[in-house]
Amino acid sequence: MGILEKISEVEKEIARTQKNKATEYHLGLLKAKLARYRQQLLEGAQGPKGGKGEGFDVMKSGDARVALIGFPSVGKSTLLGTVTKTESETASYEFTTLTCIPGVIEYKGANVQLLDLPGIIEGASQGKGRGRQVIAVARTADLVIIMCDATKREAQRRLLEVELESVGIRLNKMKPNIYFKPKKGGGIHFTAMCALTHVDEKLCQMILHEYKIFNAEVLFREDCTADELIDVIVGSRVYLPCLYVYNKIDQIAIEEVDRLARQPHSVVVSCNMKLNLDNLLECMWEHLALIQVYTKKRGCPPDFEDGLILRSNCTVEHVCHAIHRTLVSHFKYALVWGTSTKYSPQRVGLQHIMNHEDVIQVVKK
Ligand SMILES: Nc1nc2c(ncn2[C@@H]2O[C@H](COP(=O)(O)OP(=O)(O)OP(=O)(O)O)[C@@H](O)[C@H]2O)c(=O)[nH]1
Ligand SMILES: [K+]
Ligand SMILES: [Mg+2]
Repeated sequence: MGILEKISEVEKEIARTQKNKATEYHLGLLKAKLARYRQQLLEGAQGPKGGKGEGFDVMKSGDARVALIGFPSVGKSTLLGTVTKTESETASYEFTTLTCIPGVIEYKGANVQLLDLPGIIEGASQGKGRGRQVIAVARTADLVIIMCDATKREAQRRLLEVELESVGIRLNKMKPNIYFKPKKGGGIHFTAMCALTHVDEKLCQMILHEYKIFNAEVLFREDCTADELIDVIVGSRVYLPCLYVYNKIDQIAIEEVDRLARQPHSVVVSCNMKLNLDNLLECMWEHLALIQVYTKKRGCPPDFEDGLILRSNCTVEHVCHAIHRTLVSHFKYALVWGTSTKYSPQRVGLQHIMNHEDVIQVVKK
């Protein structure tokens, strides 16, 4: 039996199985099986035959990478042509774009690489169209934009989410707080720091056995589900922020625009009419969680022209690396002005966490 058949069989069995206390273990086991098969399918796709796909191996550049994912003809290429200097062919027919086209958005001093991609369809994760290549690119992004056509039915959004989820991409989710370490012996050691309502020791053990793991330490630091436990065991999951962009609002009623705009992580735009694109860029910036930090030399004013672009929650150590790779070894202390400190300036060490628009002066040994 082929792997796709196996997957569909397990999926059918899950659908057939009633969800209740008595079937909890059985369902948990089926889910683990499903995740394992999907993993095999993906690994197969990365082999020499499946390949990365011609036209998809675009170099990473700039401070962050954003991938445009959507059904055909939702306006992905139109967006690229509008917010970057790069042109990507646009047309009213489906699958106009066949490769990965990179453009650059300059925003708040950052260079953000925006990737226009072919449209994907249901079944993309199993190799329909160029789905697998598109999804492989999405995995390398710092932010996924799911672009929807506001005039089309809402189900499109959920279908895309399912495709991405089925290949291990987790959108707008935190990594489950479970400590998991396979061991050489000693059996399964299971502990929890809180009350668990989804998983108990027995279910955890059964799921681990499904992965042929018989010795491990598992510590639940929060009330995770069986799916989250499986994510931790499988490991190769990526947790990405996601922004939902509804395009073509020039074609729908204002009440509908208002409703879509109020959904979480959502922005409404019209690429053709250039409506609300500034807001899209601002939301993109927020979801990327980038900050700008200014450096200053002793006795000189800060360099507000050429800030450093960093991730939010970055430390002084990250700043040092961004300035020069050997700076940390000469580091004595730093002076920081801004919202991250109580006093301005304040003397801080390498572990101090920086805020957006802080100014820093590094003092060397
Ligand atoms: N009404 C309206 N049409 C738009 C808007 N943006 C794009 N379009 C139209 O939608 C069609 C598809 O646009 P593309 O940019 O080619 O779409 P795509 O998502 O790149 O399509 P594929 O590459 O085929 O997946 C074109 O005819 C565009 O002119 C918009 O804001 N409003
Ligand atoms: K198109
Ligand atoms: Mg296109």
